[in-house]
Amino acid sequence: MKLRFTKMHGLGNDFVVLDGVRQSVQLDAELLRRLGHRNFGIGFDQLLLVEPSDTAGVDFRYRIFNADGSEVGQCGNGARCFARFVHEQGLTDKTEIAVQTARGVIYPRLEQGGNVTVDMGVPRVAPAEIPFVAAEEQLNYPLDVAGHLYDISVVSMGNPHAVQVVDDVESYPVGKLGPLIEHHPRFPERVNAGFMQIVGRDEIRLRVFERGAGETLACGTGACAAVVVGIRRGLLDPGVLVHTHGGDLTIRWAGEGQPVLMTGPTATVFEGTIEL
Ligand SMILES: N[C@H](CCC[C@H](N)C(=O)O)C(=O)O
Repeated sequence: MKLRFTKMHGLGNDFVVLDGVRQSVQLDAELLRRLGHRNFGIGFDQLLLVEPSDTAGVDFRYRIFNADGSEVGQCGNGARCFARFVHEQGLTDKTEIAVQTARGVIYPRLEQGGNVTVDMGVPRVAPAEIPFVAAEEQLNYPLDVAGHLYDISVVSMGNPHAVQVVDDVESYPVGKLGPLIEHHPRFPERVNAGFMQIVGRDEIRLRVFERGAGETLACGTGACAAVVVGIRRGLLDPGVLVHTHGGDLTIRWAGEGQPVLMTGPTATVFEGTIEL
């Protein structure tokens, strides 16, 4: 079976995007891992599957799979690439699109100059919604990792994030601590581990060790989660420039009960077909 695909990225967080509207796509975890392999496959952090919507008022559905084959509820950089993809492929001529994800409908908007702004929905902080094992909801939690206590906060953007503030994100042992947090027993569905350095009340540096993919050059939902944590802790203002290794995102959040807005670039790298 031949499968057409498009290789894209959002700030270096890279995706294989499949049109599941005009071609029939059957995926399983083993095929996903094979396609995602950097040497034996195409290679990606996540695979995005675009499908028709079966909900009135919603234009598409888009499913998200990590390189380890796990299906997840949300992907911020992927949402921007999804919006560019459906436009470039002629699947829609809308510039504001309603798309169903596993964890709710989000609204990417294509802007002049190539940027995409996405209403990423309202962040959730109740432990049960992350999910995270805790006696009660707190602004931050001491997390015992290999005998050391780390001060984390937890946020779901439709996917789970554990965020901590560090003095110097570049020298921080993200590669060592990331997997220990990702697989920590208090996160029954694992977790994305975010490490943010406060540069100013409107600027942070961020590294994210992603669940199911490892450290990526950028993480859209991770940037949303980090800004929510910083604002809730009184460290950040409602509009924040987020520096990632792959480039910059702008995140805005007006506070409790409000949606998080993410703005950033997208890129289409190449198209191809693969024989399965
Ligand atoms: N690794 C994430 C999914 C991809 C999120 C990230 N690539 C983004 O841009 O938000 C998870 O397992 O929840």
